[in-house]
Amino acid sequence: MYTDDSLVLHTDAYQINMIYTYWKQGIDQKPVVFEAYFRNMPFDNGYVIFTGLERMVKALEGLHFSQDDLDYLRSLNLYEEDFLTYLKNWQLTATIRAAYEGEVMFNHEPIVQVDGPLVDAQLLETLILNIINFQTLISTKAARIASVTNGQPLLEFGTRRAQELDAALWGTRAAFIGGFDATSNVRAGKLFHIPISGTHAHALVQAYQSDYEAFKAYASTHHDVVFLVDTFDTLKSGVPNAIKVAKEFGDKINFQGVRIDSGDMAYLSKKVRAMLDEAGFTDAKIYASNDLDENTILNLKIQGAKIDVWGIGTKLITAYDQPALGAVYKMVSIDGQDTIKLSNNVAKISTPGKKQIWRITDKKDGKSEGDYLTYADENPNDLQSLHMFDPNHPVISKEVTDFVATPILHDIFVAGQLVYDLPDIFAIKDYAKNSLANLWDEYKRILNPETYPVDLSQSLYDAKTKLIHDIRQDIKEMPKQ
Ligand SMILES: Nc1ncnc2c1ncn2[C@@H]1O[C@H](COP(=O)(O)OP(=O)(O)OP(=O)(O)O)[C@@H](O)[C@H]1O
Ligand SMILES: O=P(O)(O)OC[C@H]1O[C@H](OP(=O)(O)OP(=O)(O)O)[C@H](O)[C@@H]1O
Ligand SMILES: O=C(O)c1cccnc1
Repeated sequence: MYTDDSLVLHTDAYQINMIYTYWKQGIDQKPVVFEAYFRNMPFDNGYVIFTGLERMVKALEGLHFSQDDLDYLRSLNLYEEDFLTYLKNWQLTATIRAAYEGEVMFNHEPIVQVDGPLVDAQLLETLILNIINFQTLISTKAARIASVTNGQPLLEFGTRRAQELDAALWGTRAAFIGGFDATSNVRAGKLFHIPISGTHAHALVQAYQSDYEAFKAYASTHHDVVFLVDTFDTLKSGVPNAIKVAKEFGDKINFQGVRIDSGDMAYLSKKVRAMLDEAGFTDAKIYASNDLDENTILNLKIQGAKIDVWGIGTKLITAYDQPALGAVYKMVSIDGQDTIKLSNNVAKISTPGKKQIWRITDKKDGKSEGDYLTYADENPNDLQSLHMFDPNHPVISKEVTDFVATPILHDIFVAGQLVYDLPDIFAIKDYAKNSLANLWDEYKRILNPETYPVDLSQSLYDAKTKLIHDIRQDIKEMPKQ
């Protein structure tokens, strides 16, 4: 019952219901463009690290309605048989563009663009959003954490606390891309080639009812050992016994250090550091874990904690302080005409038209000046000088010269065919690192970052303004009922 290799029904019922209407009314093949974007920066961060592309590609490649899917839909007694035959023959024919995985992105920018028949675009909404909303959130949280550790190793420990299997697996992949160095999840190591790493749990010490016996047993079966020292008493038993065993076994175990998992970690780590140094283990590392995140880590650093390696689970893998990215997927064009979703809330008004995002980079220092959204057929590189203005406050503007404009959206599927070679995870991680490096530090601080400019081209701005005006005018002129 639970073996299900078809993802096409991983969607909301309303998508199938709308497709049924489109098909009955003969508009299912109308050309449309939908774009996925989010409105608010998660964690009040200054950027996100986009992840989810690989999973999206794997999910969309060969997507089809299986016999089981069709049998299930038939059992609902909602759709006529011809519609089920239509679904059976459905194949992806849309062109799908997306940012590369690991790209630094901002609110109101299309991350994924589906350009094709209405049926395809409608069918994919839920699946695409489900994937990118979660993964992007976790890679962004990971990047925030990595931004406060100054290159110290970061271990992902969250599988036991994650929102189930998929979240643990794809979450740890996202964390690795966002800046983590290793994971405790062995399956993620196997599937994604993420380095795996780990210490041991309190159970090992409890199994022997003694720090000394447990560490000895572990040392006699392992190399590169890290002892967990807080099972009974960190300073009086855990650390002294770790030192004792490390001395007894010497080079045989390549003693790496100790892990602290409770108590006042600033106080304890300083004491533990002194004890290890005193015993001659100046290279031994102190690992810390216990509900850590970027805020506790920063605070521990302010207190002078002597922690070298950070193990982080719950608050990373569940995106504890912001459980959803909130990306939406809106129709921006139909039959070649721009379309818009209006709202009384300005932030909720979509930007019409099939777009491209251009990252405007200063030729002199290679840093990003801002992003510039244009119609897909505009190219700012044709211009000598770019007038960049805040679309909410057009008087706030600057002229940019000596720039390079780099397109951010790339063809992934063209007419339903995959045209993109998925890079390996290390290349994606490097891409994220480089993408972040091109961003000024002001956008990267974890508290109150500057808002990165995401501007509209003049033609996009004019078209949006006109469309809003025209629709409001039409509504005003509608006869009263
Ligand atoms: N010096 C410190 N400054 C700020 N926060 C700290 C410091 N030391 C530990 N913490 C954090 O405070 C929280 C303490 O949580 P909690 O009271 O549940 O832990 P504990 O009682 O030490 O251990 P546990 O309940 O896991 O046995 C954790 O999030 C931990 O990371
Ligand atoms: O604290 P997190 O960031 O989620 O990191 C993962 C936690 O998982 C383990 O705890 P365990 O399940 O053994 O429970 P514990 O909290 O009692 O140590 C480990 O000791 C960490 O504390
Ligand atoms: O290896 C560890 O130390 C570890 C792994 C998962 C969760 N907590 C700790």
